[in-house]
Amino acid sequence: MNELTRLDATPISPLALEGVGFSHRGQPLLHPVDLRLTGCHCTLVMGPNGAGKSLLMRLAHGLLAPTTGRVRWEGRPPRQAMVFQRPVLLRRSALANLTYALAIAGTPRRQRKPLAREALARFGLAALEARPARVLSGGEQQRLALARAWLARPEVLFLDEPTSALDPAAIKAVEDAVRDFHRRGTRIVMTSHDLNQARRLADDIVLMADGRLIEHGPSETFFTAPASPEARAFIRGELIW
Ligand SMILES: Nc1ncnc2c1ncn2[C@@H]1O[C@H](COP(=O)(O)OP(=O)(O)OP(=O)(O)O)[C@@H](O)[C@H]1O
Repeated sequence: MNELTRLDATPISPLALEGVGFSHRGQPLLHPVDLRLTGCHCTLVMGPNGAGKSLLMRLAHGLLAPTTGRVRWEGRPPRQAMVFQRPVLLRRSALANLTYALAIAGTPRRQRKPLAREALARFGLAALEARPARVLSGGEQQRLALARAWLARPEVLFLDEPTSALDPAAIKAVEDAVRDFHRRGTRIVMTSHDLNQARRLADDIVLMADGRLIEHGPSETFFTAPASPEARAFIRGELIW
């Protein structure tokens, strides 16, 4: 099987967040958000620390239940995966982390190692297959988490700050991986602080600030004709609240 074989040609269901809000002990952390993500786009969720980006991702992926509103797939719920800033890896080798995930997914035993090795090679980890996953560097762990997600053939991939702790070479490796997912037909939803990364990757941009969705639109419009004062300030590199 060609690893870049596109996923099913069936369109990925749109994801609709309808008045989705989240409160903790009565304090609103995310004010009601309406957002619709469609097609095979790469959406970058941007905004300052504490803006509510991770909350939005967890709610969209179904890891958190909203306090108000609902998260709805308009059609068949797609296969989804999520990659975190600090990946959750098992206390076993890089290879075994992948074969374990394949076992859980019901992949026949004899296919597991070849598939896992193919994924390790794709993400530049072939030489590290026997190394305990937890001693890998931050960038290597991130690539291992991406390899694990790759094997799940997600139609939608959520990435929460996957590059924020990485050096430029490791950031490039993650961005190349994101492009590979995208080329394979996966919708990408990714949080980032980095405007240059958004310019490199995004089809559309969601700007969050202070627990609110400020703006959502095509990347080109966001950068050339931002609609809100917050977006204009954010693009100029000014602090927004
Ligand atoms: N489960 C939770 N319980 C209580 N407070 C939470 C919870 N999750 C997030 N928060 C708070 O909600 C706010 C938004 O957090 P969130 O992690 O979504 O921000 P963010 O935009 O991803 O920030 P960063 O860029 O720093 O990761 C923060 O003030 C955070 O402390």
